[in-house]
Amino acid sequence: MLTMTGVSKRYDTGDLALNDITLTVPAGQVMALIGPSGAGKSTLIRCVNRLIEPSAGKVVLDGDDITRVRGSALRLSRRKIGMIFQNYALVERLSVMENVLSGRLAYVGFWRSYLRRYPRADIQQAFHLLERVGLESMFDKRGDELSGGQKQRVGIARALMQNPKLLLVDEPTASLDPKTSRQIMRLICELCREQKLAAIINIHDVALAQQFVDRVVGLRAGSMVFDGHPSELSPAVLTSIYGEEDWSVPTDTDNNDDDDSGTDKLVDTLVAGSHP
Ligand SMILES: Nc1ncnc2c1ncn2[C@@H]1O[C@H](COP(=O)(O)OP(=O)(O)OP(=O)(O)O)[C@@H](O)[C@H]1O
Repeated sequence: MLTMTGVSKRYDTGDLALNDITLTVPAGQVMALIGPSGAGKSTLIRCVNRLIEPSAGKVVLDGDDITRVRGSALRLSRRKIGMIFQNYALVERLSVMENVLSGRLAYVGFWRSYLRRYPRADIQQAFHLLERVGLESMFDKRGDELSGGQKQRVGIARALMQNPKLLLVDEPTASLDPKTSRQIMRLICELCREQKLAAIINIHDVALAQQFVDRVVGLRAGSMVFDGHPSELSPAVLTSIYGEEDWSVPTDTDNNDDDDSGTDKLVDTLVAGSHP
């Protein structure tokens, strides 16, 4: 479980990027973080793992006060946080298997990892995860031989190799087509529920978030202006987060998923505020 209490961030430039954020994400809950560009979403995610130092407040994960630890204690706390990135952050010249195993780096140490001497149990876990994300037949392909969706599946498996308590997910679908985006969101959410992981997903695609997550937090100018179930995302709420807009006008987003729905349905869902 993750708890943020009174977290604020003021950059050296004087910008107040986060203003007194208090929230708890229980184990197994997938929370989407939405808000306009510059609202503070990336800053919030990076304050959780201290890639950015909060100016005030406290972040506690699984009993560890992350805001107080440093050095090796901070590294131990960070092992509990898996990250999934928009640009996948794979080592392209390494194989799928090696990329997944690199999720154990914080456990096995640099040299063992460099020499690719992973314990047998780690290799078994990596195979199991590759099977779970649907890439078992690609274990020996190079990172640069994969499609965007396949790369993101490797990124997910690598994050899970850490045996994390929390996943921080930064725009996981921003570079993917609509169908692959849905598959990736579905996979992340299913895995979080299966493994009882808390997750924060920074995402711009509100309709996509609404379809898969348990909870949505809306940021505007660094402050939390919404915290609720996806079904509560009414046009009025969207306006409070993003500002004035005619939310009934469909976007031109292409949607070619084969299992159900299309853009119209997503827009209808948003406008009606219902959760499928
Ligand atoms: N390193 C920095 N130094 C100074 N100000 C920063 C820095 N990084 C971000 N900011 C400011 O903090 C605010 C929040 O930025 P942040 O990147 O967290 O927003 P965001 O919601 O993630 O935006 P986007 O959706 O465009 O990625 C913005 O006003 C931004 O200009």
